[in-house]
Amino acid sequence: MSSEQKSDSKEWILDPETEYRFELDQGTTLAVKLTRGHAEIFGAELAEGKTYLFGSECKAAVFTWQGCTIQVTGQPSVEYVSDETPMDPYINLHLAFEQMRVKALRKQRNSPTPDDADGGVPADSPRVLVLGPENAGKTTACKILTNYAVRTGQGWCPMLVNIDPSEGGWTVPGTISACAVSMPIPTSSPANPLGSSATSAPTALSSSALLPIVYWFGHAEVRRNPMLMDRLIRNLGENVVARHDVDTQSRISGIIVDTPSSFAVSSAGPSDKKYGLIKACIDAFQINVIVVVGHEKLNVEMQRLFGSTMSVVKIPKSGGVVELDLGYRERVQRYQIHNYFYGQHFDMPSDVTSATLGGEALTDLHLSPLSTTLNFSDITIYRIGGESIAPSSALPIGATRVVSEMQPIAVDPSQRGSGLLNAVLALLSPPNPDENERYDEEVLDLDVVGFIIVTALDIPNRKMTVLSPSPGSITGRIALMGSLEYQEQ
Ligand SMILES: Nc1ncnc2c1ncn2[C@@H]1O[C@H](COP(=O)(O)OP(=O)(O)OP(=O)(O)O)[C@@H](O)[C@H]1O
Repeated sequence: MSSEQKSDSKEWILDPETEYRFELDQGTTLAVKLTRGHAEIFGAELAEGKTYLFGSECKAAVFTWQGCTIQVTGQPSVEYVSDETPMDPYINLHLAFEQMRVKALRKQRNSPTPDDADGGVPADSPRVLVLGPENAGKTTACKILTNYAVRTGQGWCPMLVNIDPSEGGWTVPGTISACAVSMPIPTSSPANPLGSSATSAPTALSSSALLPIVYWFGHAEVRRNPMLMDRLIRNLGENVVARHDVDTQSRISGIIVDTPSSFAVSSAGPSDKKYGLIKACIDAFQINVIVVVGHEKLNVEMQRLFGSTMSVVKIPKSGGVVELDLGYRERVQRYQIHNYFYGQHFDMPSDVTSATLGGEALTDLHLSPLSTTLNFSDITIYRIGGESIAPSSALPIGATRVVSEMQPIAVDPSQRGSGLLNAVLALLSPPNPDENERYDEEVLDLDVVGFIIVTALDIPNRKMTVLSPSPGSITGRIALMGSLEYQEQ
């Protein structure tokens, strides 16, 4: 490997199985052009001659299997080439999943399986739960496995599931979501870690193919309401399984579930309560493979608990994974909310005249949100559980809570201190039209159709101003608030 300086542009010649890693500071952008060979970013191939732009403090790596030359323009705060990557175990894992898909497809079509090809591979689609501690590279591993699956040319469209509410997934933080992926997910900014789904963007974008199903948890940390998280995981699982019941190709493609690091921390207490949310994921998504990223003890625990019923595999953590501090995580949550409403705006480095963002034209990703004024009576707003609730497990033995963690509580916008100003609200899909089918906690089970932000409250006139991504009536909708806020700076 070598580098050659030319103005603000550098050429990097990468040997086979090495990667160029970079980290960007706030307000800087980087342009990368593949000038020779083949290269990929977290499993998504780069096209030769095309310039890719990165921003919003992106941290990523351009990896090459065969060797390549890239031209890099801009000033990353960190850049280096590493020949120590975990891509071999990652591709082996992908190949094992591919064998499972092929075998499941054969079974589906009643095709005979050659004896020698059996090798003990289950004839079942891979339904994978990825676990690990903070900054282990879980999301990156999920992205690589998903991208390799869709690149095989078999027409796979695995379901990528994001259970980490601190990460926006395809929308905003505070959510959990699932999306069938049929094209490689690009990496350009942490504002859309799993690719941008079109909010109000032109439908011609390839990202418009991403139509996630989303549930609102309302907080960035799971510990704020584990009971609610458990219920949402099961709701999401039901949706995914229901889709798989009618879509064979999607079912055989499998499921890849990204989890927050808190799942890997075993809470003290009776053993049947330990790893409760991991068990919820296993049930909800019918998991048959657990992948532990870089955590020996967790791997042993998972082997002990689940090794008899499913495969538990450990994969190494990449040396390139960046330790993300709290300040960075908070900024990324802001980028994600901003990105949902306004899209991406990056300035190109001075030497670059044209570039794409994850393969899309830059101008296509500018969105124009809409400011609307509503009467307080136009919208019904709830929050789930009390204002600041300790989990039930933290209450004295025998004590019961007055407000349940799962109880929808109506929020009165006319009351001072309602917390609505600057709150991010999730608009829910309509409740059951049949009054007899309604139940108290129905709002917990409704998925999200969009998000708005309360930008102004006029209590004397009982009106509020909200920012929404696109025109469309909000009147009559049910919305949920949580603890996420956004304010223009
Ligand atoms: N090989 C690499 N080179 C450079 N940066 C990388 C590499 N792998 C991962 N990263 C970056 O490191 C950061 C953390 O990775 P990732 O989000 O995958 O970890 P995680 O375990 O999911 O994090 P969390 O603690 O939020 O659960 C991300 O910004 C990612 O883009």
